[in-house]
Amino acid sequence: MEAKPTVVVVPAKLDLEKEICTFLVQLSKKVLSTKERFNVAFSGGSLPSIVASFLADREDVEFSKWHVYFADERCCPLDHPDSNYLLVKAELLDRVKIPSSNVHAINPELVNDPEKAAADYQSVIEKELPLNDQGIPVFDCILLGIGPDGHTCSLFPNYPQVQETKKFVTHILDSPKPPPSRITLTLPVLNSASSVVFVISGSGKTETIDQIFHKPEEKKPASFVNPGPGKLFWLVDKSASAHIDYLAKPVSQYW
Ligand SMILES: O=C(O)[C@H](O)[C@@H](O)[C@H](O)[C@H](O)COP(=O)(O)O
Repeated sequence: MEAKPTVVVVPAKLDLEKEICTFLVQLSKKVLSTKERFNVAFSGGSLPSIVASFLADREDVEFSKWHVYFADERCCPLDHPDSNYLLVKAELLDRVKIPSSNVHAINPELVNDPEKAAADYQSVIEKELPLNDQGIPVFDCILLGIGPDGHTCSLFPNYPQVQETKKFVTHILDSPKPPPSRITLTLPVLNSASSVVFVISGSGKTETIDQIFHKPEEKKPASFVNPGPGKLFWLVDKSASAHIDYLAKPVSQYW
């Protein structure tokens, strides 16, 4: 991978939950010391539960100024068990005071037309987020997981969505991970964020991490996420870290 990420390895999943909490508490304070809002995007899978575990109990976070977005979303009603919104709601939104108007979910009326749903979500992020000098929306933080095949968001290996250079949000109709219809942020947006954090737990991710860091020929989508120096973080627990342990430095050096 081109990026020089900050790699933090912690002993166990519990420590990962504590570290991502500390990271977000600090980052949100820093952002809110100069701006009116903290714009953060969540992906699905195991991430929301890891992120919310300690964060939801923190009383020193200005959640009223958080704006929550979805790095990818399954095209289904918002109360469907597949919905990433529902997952983030259950893990975090139901437990902290983020105004509902600050939660930017997919338009539930468009879930049967993923292309339109993606275009609509693009217009949401273009309206809500600051744009950089290339007109690309800039998130303060994007929280990502990886799949065993090296996908991140809903950018799957060898799928055309990985090549997208113009759209900020695109759709997929044949995702290899069910459900098949989804929308996803694209690499231009991931790579324009002020910070991107991969939060990874478990031995099932060890080989995938090796491919992402050391085998560019594998072209794993997560290996193309590179927002630039100082902006990419990998928080990994010991069981997932075999191939990047050597990159890790003590946590206290970062936050
Ligand atoms: O909606 C989704 O399917 C996710 O956003 C997806 O990209 C997820 O983050 C990874 O597949 C990792 O999932 P796990 O953390 O559950 O392995």
